Amino acid sequence: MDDTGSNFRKCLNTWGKNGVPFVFLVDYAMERPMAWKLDEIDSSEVLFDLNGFHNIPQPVHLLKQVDFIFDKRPITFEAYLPRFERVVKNLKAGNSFLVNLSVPTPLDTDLSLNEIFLLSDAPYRFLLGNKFVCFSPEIFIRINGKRIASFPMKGTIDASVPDAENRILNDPKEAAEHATIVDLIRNDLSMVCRKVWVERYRYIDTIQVYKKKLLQVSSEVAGLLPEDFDGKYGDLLWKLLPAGSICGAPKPSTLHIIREAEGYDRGYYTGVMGYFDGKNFESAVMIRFIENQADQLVFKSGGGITAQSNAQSEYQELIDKVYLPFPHVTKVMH
Ligand SMILES: C=C(O[C@H]1C=CC=C(C(=O)O)[C@@H]1O)C(=O)O
Repeated sequence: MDDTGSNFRKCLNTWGKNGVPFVFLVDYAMERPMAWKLDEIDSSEVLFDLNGFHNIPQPVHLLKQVDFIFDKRPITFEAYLPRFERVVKNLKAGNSFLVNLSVPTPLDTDLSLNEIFLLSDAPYRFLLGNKFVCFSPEIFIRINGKRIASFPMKGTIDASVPDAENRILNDPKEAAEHATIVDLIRNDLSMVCRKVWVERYRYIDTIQVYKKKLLQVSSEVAGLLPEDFDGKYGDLLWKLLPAGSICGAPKPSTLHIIREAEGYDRGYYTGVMGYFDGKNFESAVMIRFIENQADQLVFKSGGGITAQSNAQSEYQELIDKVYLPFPHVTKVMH
């Protein structure tokens, strides 16, 4: 199935109610959602490993030591600045209090999307033909029984910065930005739940990237679905998307600011990917994303901006996020 929002919702609602396992993708603009029944997926077109739920046909033996090219060609700071300033102007005018601004970065690499998928070490991975590969660290929604939880990620720091963990946890600006996202997710979950609480607040994940590590700060917000939920995963997604951590707050005006400031199509980047195994539902935010645009690979990345943000460090953050999660690869040519 590859169809409009209403067909997508109907399919997911029906499959969810009847316990039919499926895999799905929703793009950022929610215009090109896709869903497949698990037993109908063609692994020559779609490969996924979503927290261990996967369709990788057989153990793949890849070289542990690979030489490869991975050159980033990021936007210049001078070209980034007007976009950043446009966002800050809106923040100062009170049109938003947190905006996630992203940019595309062309890549020169001799790796194929398929090789990147197979070599990546990330909890959530997806390969759609020769169109895109995503290796995401961010859970969006997990549902077990009536319990639903979301795990917004906000806060990124290079682990080599002295005292990085304390620095990010004690930074008042970072703390305020994280609180905003947690509030937004609490509000979003309240639209679909009868009870909502914060289970874990500002825990740290370490992401191993070639030659360095990134620390990412997340929280777990949980709730209870109503008794009559009845597996309506399509309706649930349509109420919760786009994910708060990749747009900002409040959502409607912030989406408008993003469209104006970014001036490019995010496509499936910052959408969600996920599965239902007949019992449990799990999804991830499609960040750490490489797209094939007419044989030019483009890495899309971004970060949350508030009125206090510093342009230079936001610029650096989105470049730091352009990486391949290949901890076992020992040599890279730049
Ligand atoms: C849109 C992105 O940033 C979001 C996701 C993870 C961490 C974020 C941050 O630290 O600001 C952003 O919320 C991205 O990483 O491409």
